[in-house]
Amino acid sequence: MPMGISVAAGLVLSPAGHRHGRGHGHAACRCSSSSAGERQVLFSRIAPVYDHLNDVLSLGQHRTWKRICVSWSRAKMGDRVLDLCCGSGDLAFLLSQKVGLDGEVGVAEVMAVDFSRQQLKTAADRQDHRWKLCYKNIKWIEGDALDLPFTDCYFDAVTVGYGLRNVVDKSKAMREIFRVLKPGSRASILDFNKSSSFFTASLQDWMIDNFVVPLASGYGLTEEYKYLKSSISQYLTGQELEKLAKEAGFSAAKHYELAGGLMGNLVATR
Ligand SMILES: C/C(=C\Cc1cc(O)c2ccccc2c1O)CCC[C@H](C)CCC[C@H](C)CCCC(C)C
Ligand SMILES: C[S@@+](CC[C@H](N)C(=O)[O-])C[C@H]1O[C@@H](n2cnc3c(N)ncnc32)[C@H](O)[C@@H]1O
Repeated sequence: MPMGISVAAGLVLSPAGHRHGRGHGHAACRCSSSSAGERQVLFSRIAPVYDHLNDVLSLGQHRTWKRICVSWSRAKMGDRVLDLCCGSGDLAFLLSQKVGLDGEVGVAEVMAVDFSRQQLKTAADRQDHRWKLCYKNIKWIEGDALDLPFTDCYFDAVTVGYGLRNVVDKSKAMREIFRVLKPGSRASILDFNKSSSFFTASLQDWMIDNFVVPLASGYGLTEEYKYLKSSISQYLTGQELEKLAKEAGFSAAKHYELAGGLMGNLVATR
């Protein structure tokens, strides 16, 4: 059972509406965004244009990468699943179709957790405008990846899309994912690949400098998108992610490169 959460206007909020750091909603991050509070502000600021920019920047390819991530989680009909750092909900909507509607088989529930209320608001609005019945099985939960409001061994699968890189304490987040997964179940974690290839890393940097940041600047989000480059350089390589997962207790962990090495997906089995 999820612990200590209450429902408010379609969103499930954490007990104290918990927020990181000092203040929020103003003072956009003007640095490489080191604290959790600054990152929370950043993701709330980009929420209104996040989906649109993802489509434009990736030429729609992010949808394919997300489908792969969900497929590799092995979520199936009747499962209870978690989409961590759900943002505006792309992976949660895909998971929802995999697990079906409550009552068909098993529990069939998607818990979608994020610490940005603005991102969750976008996700809930998108849910309202979608017609598939299964989307009713998604619960949007305001919560922290470092302190998940669920009991041990609660989920049949966990997905994380472009989330782990943005979490301040990646080891703790991985241990939380391990804790809430049932034995034998999988976490599928999609993100930018921190490539060991000089060519791929340079191409990634070039794209961010010459394509991503200039486009985001048109929306007044220069610093927010500059953060992408520093967050990738501070992230973990595929090998390091496999090690992190094993240290968290996972019995198997394998990282796969996608999109010619620009993206990566870690599959970890508890
Ligand atoms: C999915 C994308 C971005 C997600 C994203 C993640 C973050 O952590 C952020 C943090 C702060 C601000 C924004 C974000 C954020 O948007 C879009 C990724 C686009 C890539 C930069 C470029 C993709 C390259 C190609 C067009 C794809 C070509 C594929 C081909 C197979 C080579
Ligand atoms: C780049 S977005 C990814 C959103 C979505 N998963 C997708 O693939 O489009 C990263 C998300 O992680 C969330 N996030 C970052 N750190 C978090 C944390 N410690 N706890 C919960 N959410 C977090 C942000 O609020 C943001 O919505």
